[in-house]
Amino acid sequence: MKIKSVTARWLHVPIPYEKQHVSDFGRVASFDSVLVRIETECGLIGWGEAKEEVGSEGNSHGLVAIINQKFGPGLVGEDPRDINRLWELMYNGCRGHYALAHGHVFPIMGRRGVSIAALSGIDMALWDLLGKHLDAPVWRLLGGRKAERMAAYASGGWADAEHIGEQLLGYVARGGFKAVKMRVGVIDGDPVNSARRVIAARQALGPDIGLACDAHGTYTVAEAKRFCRLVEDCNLLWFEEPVTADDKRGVAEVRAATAIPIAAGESEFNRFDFRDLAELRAADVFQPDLAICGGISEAMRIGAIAAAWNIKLAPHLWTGALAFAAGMHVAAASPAGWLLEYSVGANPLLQELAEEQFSVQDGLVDIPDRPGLGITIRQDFVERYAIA
Ligand SMILES: O=C(O)[C@@H](O)[C@H](O)[C@H](O)CO
Ligand SMILES: [Mg+2]
Repeated sequence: MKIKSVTARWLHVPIPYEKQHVSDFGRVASFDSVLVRIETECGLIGWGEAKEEVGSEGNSHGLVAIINQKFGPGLVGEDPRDINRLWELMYNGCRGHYALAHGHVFPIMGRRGVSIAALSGIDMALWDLLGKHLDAPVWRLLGGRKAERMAAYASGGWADAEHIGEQLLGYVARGGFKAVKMRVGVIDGDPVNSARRVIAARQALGPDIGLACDAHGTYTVAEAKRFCRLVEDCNLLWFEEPVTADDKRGVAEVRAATAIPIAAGESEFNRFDFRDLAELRAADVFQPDLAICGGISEAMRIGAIAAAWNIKLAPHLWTGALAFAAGMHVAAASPAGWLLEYSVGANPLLQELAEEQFSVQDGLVDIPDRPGLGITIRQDFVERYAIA
């Protein structure tokens, strides 16, 4: 089996004004992602997703160029079933061939940033392709799923103190979610304001719904500690990215100062970043983003680190349908797999790109039995929104 083509396209999907919400970085006017399509000479097609930004929106020209002009041409003619070998070639760059032949590596190219996002989308498409070729869902290729359905939490919570309870209860009513996540930090100023919103949220939800808070790395260490003290009676499920991801020691310092579990990882890139988080005792929950962290292959390794360090795996799924499915397959198969993120803001790439829906009932999402990632891409949607 040989790869005939690898193509990436940037989908830019505008969100109608009345459906837009004000997120961490302002009003979300579009959802952007890069779709990777790998076709074999025999006509099999695999799909993957890569992201240039951790949030909803983002110019993706750079990512498209890396896939179409750098990785893609290098993969033509290769056997797409050799996922481990192709992963190493992309990660280790042009010296990868030499490195593999000589038994050691020169990690110079695909390690972090946009390069590993490109690698992630390609890796995902390779797994999808392999699943279709073998007529098996990806979770089966990973050793089988632990259950037929997985718990998800509703991810949203941008409202002010007066409306946050109502907003979060709305999510619970809609999908039967047993856990919800709200944003704190950049959207509401200092820790005192954040705490006011969190306390209001807890009061409205009652004691039985899990409540997580996401600061998106916006606090200083001192602010994060202060926030933890102010909400220590709120029984938080976790406090996410308290300080910038570049200050892992800072995250560890926050964790050491509180009993609230700390979540991190959506801004990290590969197993080494997660190893550092584990060794520093910085996190209780790992949140790799499958469209950023090195794809399904690397997320399984990150899951193994989580399992060895008594850390839970709750992938960051602020993504389109492909990366959502990829995260679900990994979480379903990984020993540390725990909880899925389900974005409740308007997200056409999650809700409209695929023919299938990820419906939530009683807070649970069905893990598909269909081959590969289990996603049928709507070609009309791609043609309508592809801008590169
Ligand atoms: O954990 C999450 O889902 C967030 O960090 C989102 O990536 C962010 O709010 C998008 O702007
Ligand atoms: Mg987050």
